[in-house]
Amino acid sequence: MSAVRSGAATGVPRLTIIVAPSDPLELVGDLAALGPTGAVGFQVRAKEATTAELLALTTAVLAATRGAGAPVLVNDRLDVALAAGADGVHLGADDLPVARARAIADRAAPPGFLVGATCRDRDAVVAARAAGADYAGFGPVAVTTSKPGLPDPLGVDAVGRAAGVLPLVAIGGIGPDLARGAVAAGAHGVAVIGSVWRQPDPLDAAEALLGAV
Ligand SMILES: Cc1ncc(COP(=O)(O)OP(=O)(O)O)c(N)n1
Ligand SMILES: Cc1ncsc1CCOP(=O)(O)O
Ligand SMILES: [Mg+2]
Repeated sequence: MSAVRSGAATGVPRLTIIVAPSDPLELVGDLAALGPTGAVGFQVRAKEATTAELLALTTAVLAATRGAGAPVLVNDRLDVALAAGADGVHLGADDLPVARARAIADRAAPPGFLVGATCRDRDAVVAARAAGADYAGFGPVAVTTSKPGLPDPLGVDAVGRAAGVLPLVAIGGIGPDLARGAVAAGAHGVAVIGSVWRQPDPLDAAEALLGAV
């Protein structure tokens, strides 16, 4: 049986599965139904897509997951998140500043709309909270091949040092063992690409991750 707790208390899922245009969308509905309601969420991330393509992919992921109540966030693009009726946006250093996004979302999105911010140390998490973020995407915790150009891995100890300010979503090279370690160090949850989509059975892989968070 999974040890997973619901993500409902904060609205931030314990397991965020990042979805790209090349991923098998037919699995998304089954992935959304794993665990308690809100435990699994999705982030639509399509770095090469046009705005129209990102909107279409987000709409498709929302349609596939709505029945399960899984939060769906959009990477980088608040405008697309709002246009699609998504549940939130994830912002990094090259994206809209968190405070601007929060202000827009507070006017234009329903209550509970999530704003996440990429952070690499505790000070950044403190700043993200002050700017109105709901959670911090914290990483890369370990080596990853899924995104080029990242700084050296921060390690699980850095998760512990940054914990207790905002819910931390550990990212970067996270598999079940590291997910367990990150949560033990104080993370709220994890976000993954390869440990779901590059596994022979993504559903089994996601179940193993859920059991670890
Ligand atoms: C949960 C989570 N944390 C961090 C990131 C990275 O966001 P960013 O730094 O903006 O990089 P890109 O994903 O846009 O390449 C994330 N996407 N999700
Ligand atoms: C988008 C992003 N930002 C930091 S690590 C990462 C990629 C995470 O992918 P994986 O789970 O395969 O390491
Ligand atoms: Mg970004």
